[in-house]
Amino acid sequence: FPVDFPHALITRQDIQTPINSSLPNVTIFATGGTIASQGTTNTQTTGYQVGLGVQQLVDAVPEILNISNVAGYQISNTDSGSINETILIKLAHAINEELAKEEIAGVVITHGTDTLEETSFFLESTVNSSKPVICVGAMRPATALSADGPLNLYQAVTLAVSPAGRNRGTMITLNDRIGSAFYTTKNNANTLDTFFSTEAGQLGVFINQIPYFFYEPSKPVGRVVFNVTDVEDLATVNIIYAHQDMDPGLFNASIADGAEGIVIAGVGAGGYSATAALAAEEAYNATGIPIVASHRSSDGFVPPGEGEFTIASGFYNPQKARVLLQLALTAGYTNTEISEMFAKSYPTPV
Ligand SMILES: NC(=O)C[C@H](N)C(=O)O
Repeated sequence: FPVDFPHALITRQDIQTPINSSLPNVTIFATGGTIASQGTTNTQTTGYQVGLGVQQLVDAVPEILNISNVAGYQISNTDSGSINETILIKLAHAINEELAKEEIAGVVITHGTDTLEETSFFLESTVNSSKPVICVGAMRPATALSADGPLNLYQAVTLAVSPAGRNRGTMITLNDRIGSAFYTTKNNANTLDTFFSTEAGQLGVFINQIPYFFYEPSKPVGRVVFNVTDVEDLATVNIIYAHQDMDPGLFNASIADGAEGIVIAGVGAGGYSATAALAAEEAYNATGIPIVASHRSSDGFVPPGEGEFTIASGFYNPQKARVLLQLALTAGYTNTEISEMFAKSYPTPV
């Protein structure tokens, strides 16, 4: 699929000539994923193909035009496993530009669910606006019986134009739930009920398509926003997954392959074997690249260790820690600054 699909404005609902000037304007950035996929039968829910464009997504939910004037950009059309830094940077630039326009109420990003949490966390960390940034996907292709994409998209647009969605950072909406991009993660590879945050909880829910928030607007403790206006590529950071008998050679192999930082998806609270620890320490002493210890369990906290050469990820899971480390390295942070940045998200242990 073309990664550099040219920006294509939906002509039918061009925000330059809104059909209903009393409605708020929303811009949809489409990137692909199951929400934009088709199977060959209405019972097929695996092995389908991505390919529907932003116009087709909106055409499937004409009710959206009762609540907003819509413009759309096709940023990519791919499974989210293939979303890369080129697409992320393009998205962040385009969204920042769009939200700076007074007439835009908010934006929606349609995306595959597999890496939705990474893109939404990237946007949480690079979009500087009080307006709603809503990431949405689907677990069933558009052709399936009980496809979830259309209502998910309707809810996403509802939230993007809602004053209640302001000052809450980037959010993920799927399956009637509203979650913060900071903590929400995909918990099940297949089921509709997959996006939530176990410890931090949900921000709100949709009831009869109206967004209800449990709390007043707030931002996650330790949230850092980077200015990526002049950024064209990101630092390379790899994740190494810890397990019994893990190969200690992975650290050197990763660095030889160009890693400028490493995140360990550690066992328990950032642990790994004694042999792997030795290899990691040798690699760190030889190169000085930051090594962040996170957890392979779906939720939890990695505390800083006394005299550790690794940086504790705190509450960030490996894939979010990787995005944050990429942004910090790209911004030229030192290891001390990186350590302080991660430490902002958790209380100092006593
Ligand atoms: N449900 C989905 O969207 C999964 C799909 N493979 C993706 O692009 O992430």
